Amino acid sequence: MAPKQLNFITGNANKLAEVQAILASTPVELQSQNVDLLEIQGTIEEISVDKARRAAGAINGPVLVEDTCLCFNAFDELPGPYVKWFLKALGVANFHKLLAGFEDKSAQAVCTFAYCEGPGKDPIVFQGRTDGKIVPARGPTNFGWDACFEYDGQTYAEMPKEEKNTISHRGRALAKLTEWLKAEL
Ligand SMILES: O=P(O)(O)OP(=O)(O)OP(=O)(O)OC[C@H]1O[C@@H](n2cnc3c(O)ncnc32)[C@H](O)[C@@H]1O
Ligand SMILES: [Mg+2]
Repeated sequence: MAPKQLNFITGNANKLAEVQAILASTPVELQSQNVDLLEIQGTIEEISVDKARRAAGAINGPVLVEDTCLCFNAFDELPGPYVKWFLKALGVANFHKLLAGFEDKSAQAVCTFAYCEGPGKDPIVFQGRTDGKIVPARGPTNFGWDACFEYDGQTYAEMPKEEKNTISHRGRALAKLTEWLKAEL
C-alpha cells in the first residue's frame, strides 16, 4: 500500500493520540488540524457525513473526521451523539447514575469516521462498534467516559492502551478504513 496522507480534523487530543497509535503500523501519514465544527442533530451516519462536509469546506481540501457515540440500550440508543453534553453536565463520577433506575446497563460505543475528498464530494463512512456496560468510574478519568465503559471485566480506562485500541469502537472503525485504503491504492 502506498503512503496515504490523511488530515484528521478534531478538537480532541485523546482521540488524535489513539488514531495516531492505531495508524502507526500502516502507511498512513497522519496530519491533524483543530477546526471548530458545528455538529448537527440526526442519525449517527448523518452527523459524521455532515461533519466531514463542513470540515472539507472549512479547509478546502481532503479531510477525515470522526464522531463518537455512546448508546444505552435502555435508552433506545441515547445519549448517542449527545453523550459529550451529558458527560459535561454530570462529570465522570456521576455518569453511571443516568442508568440508576434501569436494570439493563448494557451500552454500545460507536465510532464513525467519515472521509471527504474535498468540497462537493460525497463522504465515505467507516464505523466500528463495541458492546459493553456502564459502571461506576474505575481507572484514570482523563478521556471522556472511558472510566465508565466496561468491556470484558475491565473499563476502557483500566486497560493498557494497546488493548483498548485492539477491541475499541475506534480500532474497529480504523480497521475498516485501512482495509478500504488498501483496496483503493
Ligand atoms: O472535535 P471532535 O472530534 O468532535 O471531538 P469531541 O471531543 O467533540 O468528540 P465528539 O463530538 O465525538 O463527542 C464524543 C464524546 O465522547 C468522548 N469520547 C470520544 N471517544 C471516546 C473514547 O474512546 N473513550 C471515552 N470517551 C470518548 C469525547 O470526549 C466526547 O465527550
Ligand atoms: Mg465534537
